[in-house]
Amino acid sequence: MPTGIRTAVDTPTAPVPVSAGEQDEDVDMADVLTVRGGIPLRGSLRVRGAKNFVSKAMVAALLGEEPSRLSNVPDIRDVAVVTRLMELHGVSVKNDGNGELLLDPSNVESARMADIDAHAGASRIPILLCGPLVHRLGEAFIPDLGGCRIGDRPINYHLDVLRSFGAQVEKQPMGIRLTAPNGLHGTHVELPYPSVGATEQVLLTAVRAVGVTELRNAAIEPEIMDLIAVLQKMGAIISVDTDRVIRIEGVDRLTGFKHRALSDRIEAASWACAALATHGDIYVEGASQPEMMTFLNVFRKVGGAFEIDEGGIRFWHPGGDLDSIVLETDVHPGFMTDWQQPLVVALTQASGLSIVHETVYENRFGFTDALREMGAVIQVYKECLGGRPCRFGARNFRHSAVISGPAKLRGADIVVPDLRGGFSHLIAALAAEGTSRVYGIDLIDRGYEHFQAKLDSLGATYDRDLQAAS
Ligand SMILES: CC(=O)N[C@H]1[C@@H](OP(=O)(O)OP(=O)(O)OC[C@H]2O[C@@H](n3ccc(=O)[nH]c3=O)[C@H](O)[C@@H]2O)O[C@H](CO)[C@@H](O)[C@@H]1O
Ligand SMILES: C=C(OP(=O)(O)O)C(=O)O
Repeated sequence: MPTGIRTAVDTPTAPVPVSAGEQDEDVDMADVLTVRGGIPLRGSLRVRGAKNFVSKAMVAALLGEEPSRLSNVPDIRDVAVVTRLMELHGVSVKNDGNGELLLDPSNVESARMADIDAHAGASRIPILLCGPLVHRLGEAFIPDLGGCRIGDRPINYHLDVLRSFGAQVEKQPMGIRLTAPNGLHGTHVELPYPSVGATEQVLLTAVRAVGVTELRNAAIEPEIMDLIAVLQKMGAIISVDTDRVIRIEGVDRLTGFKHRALSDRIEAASWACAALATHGDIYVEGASQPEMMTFLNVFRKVGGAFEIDEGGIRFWHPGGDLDSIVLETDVHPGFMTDWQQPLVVALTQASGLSIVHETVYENRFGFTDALREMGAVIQVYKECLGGRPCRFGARNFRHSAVISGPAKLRGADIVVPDLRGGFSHLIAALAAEGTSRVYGIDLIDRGYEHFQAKLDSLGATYDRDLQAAS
C-alpha cells in the first residue's frame, strides 16, 4: 500500500494516516471530516471573489494615498492572513462582515514590523509587497513564502525583475531584505515563462517607478486583468498589447480605489467537478462564463451539462456515460492548473483512457496516490503525454497522468496534501461508496469559503471532528 493513505476497511479504531510526500505546513491532522459518500450533491451555493485576486488587490491598496474599498471578498483564511499582513504594515483593514473591506494605508510610514517573521510560510503574498514597500519606505523585509507545495515554486523571476528596476536584494535568515539606493526605475523585461506572480510583481512595482516599463511574455489571467483594472482606478497608466506585452508608465502618486472582485473561477469549477463526479446537479451562483470558457468546453467534452443565466451557472451530470479526454494545463487562456485536480476526480468516472499533461507545475499529481487507494486507476509518467513537450519533459518529474475509467471509488482515510488536492480528495470521498476520513480538512478553508455550509446545502452527509486524530 502506498504511503499517505489507509483504506477505511484496513483501519483499526485509532487510524494514524501517514502523509503522502510534503504537506502544506499548516495542515491540522486533528481536524477530520468523516464523509459518507455515494450521495449525489444537489442544490445551490454562491461563490464570491477570487482568492487569487482579492489578496493582490489588498496589496495594491498599500500603494494608494487614500483608503480603498474592495467588495465581494470571500471569508477564507487567505484573506485573514493577508489582512494581518497589511495591518503589520500599517494598513488598517475594516471588514463589514458582509464581504466589503475598507483598507486605509495612512499609517504605513509609521508602522512597526516587529512581528513580520511570524508571516514566514503563511502564504505567497508577501513577495508582492516588495515594490509597494520599497516605494513607500525605501526598504522591505519579505519573510519566506508559503502556499501549496505543488513544485519548487522558486522566486527567481521576481528577484530578477526587481533587480532590473534597481532594487538590491540581500538574503537574510527567514527572508530577504530589499533596498533601492537610487530609487526604482522603469525597465524592459521578458519573463522566461508567463508567471502570474512575477507579472503582478512587475505591475505593482512599475506603476510608481520612474519612467516606462515594458513587460514581455506576461501572464494575462483574468485575475491579472482585474488587478490592472484596480491599478487604473488608482491612477496608473497601463496598456495591454497583443502577444503578452504590457506597458506601464510610472506615475508620482496613486489614489485609493473602489472595486468589486471578479468571481472565483477555481471554486466554481471545483463545484462543477463535484456535481459531475457524484452524479449531482449544482447551481453555482456567481460563476461567470467569460473567465470559465476553457473550463466549460472541457466540461462539455467530458459529457457534463451546464446552463448559464445572469446569476450563475448550473452544472449537472446528465446521465449516461462520461467521455474520456486528452488535456493539458496551461497559462491563460489555456486550461488552468488549479482546475486540474478536481477534474481528475471527475475523469475517474469517464469511460476509457483520459490523459492529463500538467505543464504549469512539476509536482501536482501527488494527490492521485489517495485516489488510487480509493479504487481509481491512475498512472503518472515523467514523459510529456498527449500534448506538446513542456519544461518538465526532459527532467525527472511525474507530470503526466493516464486515468482509466469508470472506476468504482470506495471510502478511505486520506490526508489533505494541498488546497486543490484536498478539495479533490473531498470530492472523491463524496463520490465513493462507504465512509472516508479526510484528515487536515481545515486546509480547504484557505481557499473555499464556508465549504461545510455549502456541503450542507447540497445534501452531503458528514461529521467534522476536531479531536479524532489526537
Ligand atoms: C496566489 C495565487 O495567485 N496563486 C496562483 C498563482 O501562483 P503563482 O503566481 O505562484 O504561480 P506562477 O504563475 O508564478 O508559477 C507558474 C510557474 O512558474 C514558475 N516560476 C514562477 C516564479 C518564479 O520566480 N520562478 C518560476 O520558476 C513556477 O514554479 C511555476 O512552475 O498562479 C498559479 C498559476 O496559474 C496558480 O496555480 C496559483 O493558484
Ligand atoms: C496553488 C494555489 O494557491 P497558492 O498559490 O496560494 O498556493 C491554488 O489556489 O490552487
